[in-house]
Amino acid sequence: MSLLVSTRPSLSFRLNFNLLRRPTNLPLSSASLTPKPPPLPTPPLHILRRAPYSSPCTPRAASTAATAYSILRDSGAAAAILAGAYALVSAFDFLTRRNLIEQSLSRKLVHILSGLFFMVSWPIFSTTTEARYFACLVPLVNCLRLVIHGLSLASDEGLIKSVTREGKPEELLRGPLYYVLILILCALIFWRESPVGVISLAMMCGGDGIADIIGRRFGFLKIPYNQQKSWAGSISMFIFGFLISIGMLQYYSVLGYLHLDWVQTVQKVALVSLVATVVESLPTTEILRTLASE
Ligand SMILES: Nc1ccn([C@@H]2O[C@H](COP(=O)(O)OP(=O)(O)OP(=O)(O)O)[C@@H](O)[C@H]2O)c(=O)n1
Ligand SMILES: C/C(=C\CO)CCC[C@H](C)CCC[C@H](C)CCCC(C)C
Repeated sequence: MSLLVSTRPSLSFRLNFNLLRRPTNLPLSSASLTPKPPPLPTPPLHILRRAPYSSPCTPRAASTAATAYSILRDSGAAAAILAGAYALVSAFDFLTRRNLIEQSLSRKLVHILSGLFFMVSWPIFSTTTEARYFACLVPLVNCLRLVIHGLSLASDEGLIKSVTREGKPEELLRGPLYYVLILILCALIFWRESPVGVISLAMMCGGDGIADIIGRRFGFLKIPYNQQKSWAGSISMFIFGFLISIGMLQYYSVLGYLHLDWVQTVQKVALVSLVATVVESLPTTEILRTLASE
């Protein structure tokens, strides 16, 4: 005997009751007297069988629903990350205003954390091709914010205090603006599909940021060709840039976005970290200043 148990109109399961039944071919009294009852028939392997699925949706309706879901998910993710970016800058503004950390440290911590958190947040977005455009809205809104305040069209002391070196609005149009533009480019071009964007951002945010923090504190021994940079800063850039890149690649591999040969990856990331460290240590500002004055 089988019974149809229906939970939802579209899903139904056939429950086979053979297993639960006691043998009925014997009267109760004789069953108790008979030493050995006949063996039960072999139980079927599947007691729960799924009835054929019949969707009430047409393929077109299902695809519209999926698109609507992706748009909703991507807009929600962009809004949440935008709020996170605002909260991060506000938190560092709070810390600098209370003199709990120096302005230069605040700026570098925002530099390290905002890009890395932004990159870590990418898996929240859907798998559609448009997802990266939604993600780019976050640095784009911050880019507009930097331009508006950098040109002094509006004033935001908190933003200026937490991301500039000397507290001048026009500083927003240099380091911070280039930074968000690079975030936009990496998200648009490489997104979650290429290790190039992941490594570039890990070096720019993590490596370069840590070089400053360590170099300012322990950079007594300067690099021969650049008296502004130190061995301590450059060595930390190499080590942390390498470790953060590997960590981020591992994160994207575990989530299934990247499939890497780790021996080759470690070698290549070490080489990229070395090249980035050497480039960062060059006296580019001095060279550009000399060229501009000629
Ligand atoms: N390899 C490095 C890099 C930085 N620093 C220290 O960090 C400071 C800031 O260097 P830099 O990264 O060039 O940052 P900023 O000049 O603040 O400007 P930006 O972050 O916009 O590049 C330097 O003066 C230096 O004390 C260092 O010792 N060694
Ligand atoms: C100080 C900075 C660079 C100079 O070296 C960094 C400026 C950061 C921007 C003002 C804010 C950028 C926010 C990111 C686009 C998103 C961060 C999201 C995350 C979840 C916190």
